[in-house]
Amino acid sequence: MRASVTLTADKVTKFFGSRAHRHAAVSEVDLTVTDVSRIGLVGESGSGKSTLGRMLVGLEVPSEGAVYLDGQRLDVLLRFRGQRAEVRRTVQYIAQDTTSSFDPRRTLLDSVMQPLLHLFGLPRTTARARALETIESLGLPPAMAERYPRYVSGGQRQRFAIARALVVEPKILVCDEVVSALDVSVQGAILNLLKRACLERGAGLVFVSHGLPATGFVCDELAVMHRGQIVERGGSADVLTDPRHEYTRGLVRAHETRRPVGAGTAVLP
Ligand SMILES: Nc1ncnc2c1ncn2[C@@H]1O[C@H](COP(=O)(O)OP(=O)(O)OP(=O)(O)O)[C@@H](O)[C@H]1O
Repeated sequence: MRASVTLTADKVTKFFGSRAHRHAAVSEVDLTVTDVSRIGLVGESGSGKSTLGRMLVGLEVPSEGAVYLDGQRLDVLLRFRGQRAEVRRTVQYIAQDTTSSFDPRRTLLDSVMQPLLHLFGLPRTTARARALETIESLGLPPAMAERYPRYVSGGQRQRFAIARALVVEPKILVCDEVVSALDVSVQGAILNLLKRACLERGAGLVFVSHGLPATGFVCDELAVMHRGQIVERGGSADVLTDPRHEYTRGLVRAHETRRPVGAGTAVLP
């Protein structure tokens, strides 16, 4: 299938800390994502996955290198209001922490409507109808959408966060640890939902996660990060069953030890 949108990280490096004591969270990483790719960024805590994910959506600006959306520099596009809206219509981001990402004074429905009002300028009635349609398509009862975020469970709130991202019909969705804080029983349902939603709506996916088997289930391709660099990249099945890099072998082994063979599919359908 031909890709219509391309998001490219070109030798991106991100330093944190003072000039004298800076360290590279991400170091010279190249990555291309399209609306037909589903890429998982995996690696242990601190390997730079979130920083790379945040650079892909412009929430962090690379210290060196740049991110390009269809050949145009993302940081430049984001400086201008009209182009910023176009970027947000094309690339959406879902964070792990849904508690802080929802405005506690708005109902969930109101929050899901916001991108339609601000990015598309739709009238409230149209935005409301479209938001409800998306909410229902994700298996959430419309009545629940009238609640405030604190009155639903973490798993339900995460579904509303997915609805808020999908309602704009983005071409690429970047998800950062979207299931890590949820019960294992809820994780499988959310992963299924995400995978199906991206396939049905023709959206590409960047899925940042610690969970190796879960990421392999959602994504066709895995990029393994270690100390700020991608040390291995390949088809999910290949990376999981025949890892090439020593670090990836260790990661796969660690998962096997944590979940005995056969129990590792607890979160999968
Ligand atoms: N805003 C920041 N200021 C300073 N250091 C940061 C900042 N954000 C990330 N770091 C550091 O950069 C490195 C990479 O962090 P990052 O969150 O990208 O890793 P990660 O692989 O996503 O980890 P986790 O899975 O725990 O979220 C870590 O050493 C982290 O402490």
